[in-house]
Amino acid sequence: MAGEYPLENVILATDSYKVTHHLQYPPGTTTVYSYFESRGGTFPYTVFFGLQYILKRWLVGPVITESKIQEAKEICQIHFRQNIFNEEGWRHILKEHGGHLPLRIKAVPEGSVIPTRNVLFTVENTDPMVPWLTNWFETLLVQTWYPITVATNSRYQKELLAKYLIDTADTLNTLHMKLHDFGFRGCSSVETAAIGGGAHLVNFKSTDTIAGLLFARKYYGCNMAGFSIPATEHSTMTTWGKSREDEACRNMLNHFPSGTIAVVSDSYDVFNCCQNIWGTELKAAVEARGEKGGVLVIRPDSGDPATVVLKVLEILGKQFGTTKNRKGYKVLPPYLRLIQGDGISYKSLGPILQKLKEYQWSTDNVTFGSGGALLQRLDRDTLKCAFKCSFAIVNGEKLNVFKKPITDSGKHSKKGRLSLEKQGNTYVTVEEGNGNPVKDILVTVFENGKLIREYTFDEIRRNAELEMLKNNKRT
Ligand SMILES: O=C1OCCC/C1=C\Nc1ccccc1
Repeated sequence: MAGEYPLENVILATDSYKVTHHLQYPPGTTTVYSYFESRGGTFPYTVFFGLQYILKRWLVGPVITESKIQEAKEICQIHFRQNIFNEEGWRHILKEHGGHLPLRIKAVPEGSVIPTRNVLFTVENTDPMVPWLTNWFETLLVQTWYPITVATNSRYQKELLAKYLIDTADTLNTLHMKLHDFGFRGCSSVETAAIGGGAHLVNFKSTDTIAGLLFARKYYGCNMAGFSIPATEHSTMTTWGKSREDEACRNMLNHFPSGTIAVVSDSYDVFNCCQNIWGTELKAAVEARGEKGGVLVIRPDSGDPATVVLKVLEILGKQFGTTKNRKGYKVLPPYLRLIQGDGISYKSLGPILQKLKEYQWSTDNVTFGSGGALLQRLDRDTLKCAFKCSFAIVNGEKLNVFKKPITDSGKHSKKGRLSLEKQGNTYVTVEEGNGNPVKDILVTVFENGKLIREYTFDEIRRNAELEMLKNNKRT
C-alpha cells in the first residue's frame, strides 16, 4: 500500500525475458488483454483466493518511482550486457500516472468456487502507450496459483470430512476445526507459510501457522482467522525421560486444568501410554478434568495412520467406555479425543475416514493435522494455472488472439475479450466479446493503481462455503 516502501523493486518482480517484450509486439499495438485460468488437473473446480494480497503487496498505489526505474535500468544493463531496458516506458508511467500502474484487472470474487477451464481474472493496459505492461505482471499475478491451489486442496478435504461427519456424527458443528494446519515449518519461506496458511483458513478455523493469521489480519481484515490449543511436542515429553512419561502427561493435566489440550503420546509406545498412563494411572484425573469441561486430545504421531488410530480408539474405548450416537457410531466420552497429524493429505484422508467408519467409529472422535501436503506439496501444474493473451488492438484493429498448438490440445487458449456468466447452475466463459456485461461475474478489482473492490475474509469464507452448509443447512 502507499507509504509502505517494500525493499524489493516491483519493476524487477518479473522474468528477464519480459524486459525485452516491448520491442516484440507488432508496431501499432495499443492494447494487450490477457486472462488467467486453471486448465484443470487434480481437481475439477478451484477456490479463487489470494489476488487481493498480490495487489495490495505489489501493485496498489504509486508503486513506480524514479529510484526504482534507475535501479531496474542498472540491473538490466548488466544482466543483458546491452541497453534494452524500456526506460522511457516506465518514465511515462511515472510522469503521466504519478507512478500508478495503468492497468485494469477484473476477477471473480475471492472465495468463488469455479469449475476449471473458466476465466478467473483478466488484465489489460488502460494507457495505449504501454501495451507491454499487461504481461509484464504475469509473473506476479500467476503466483495466485499457490493460494488458489492450497485453498482448493484444503476445501476438498473439508468436503471429505463433511461427508463422513454426515454419515457417522450427529452434527457438522466441529467441521471447521477438523483439519489443523501443521505446515509452517514445511514451507519454502515465511511468506509461503503466510499465504498458504491464509488460504487454508478460508475453509477452516484451526491452525498452528501463525504467519497465516497475520496474513489474514493484514491483507483481509480478519482480526483472528484461526485458533489453536496448548499442545506438547516430543521435546517437552522426552526431557522427562522414558521412566517419567506419566509425569509429563500429569504435568499437562495440572498446568491446564480446563479447556482442550493435546498431548503427543507416541514417544516410546503409544499403546502403552493410552492403556497404562491415560487409561489407568491418570484415568481418574482425565475424567475429573472432563467434569469441568476439559478435553484431552491424544496425539499419535507415527505408524500407519488408520491402523494406529483404530488401535488407540479401541484401547481408549475399553478404558473409558463409549456411547453410540444417533447414527449408530461409537463415540468416546466428550472429554477424550484424538488428533492424527502425521501422514495426512487429501489422498490419505478418505481411506482413513472410511476405515474408521467400517469399524463403527464416528468421525467425531478424530481431528487431523496436515503439514507439507497442505501447504507445500503442490505446484502450478496441480491445477495447471496459466495466463494467456486473448485480445489485442493493433493499428486500431481489434484482434482475437489465441494459441492452438497441434502438439497439445490441452493448451488451446481462449479467444477475445472474456466474461464469466452463470447459466442456471453452470459457469460459462463467454469468448470473443460476446458476453452480456450485466451478467458478467468478473468484477473490476484494480484500476490505475487503485483497489476498486476489496473482499473481507468473512465474505470470502461465505463464498467458499460447502454447498451443503451454504444457507446454514445443518444435517
Ligand atoms: O505437530 C506439530 O507439528 C508442527 C506444527 C504444530 C504441531 C502440533 N500442533 C498441535 C496443535 C493443536 C493440537 C495438537 C497439535
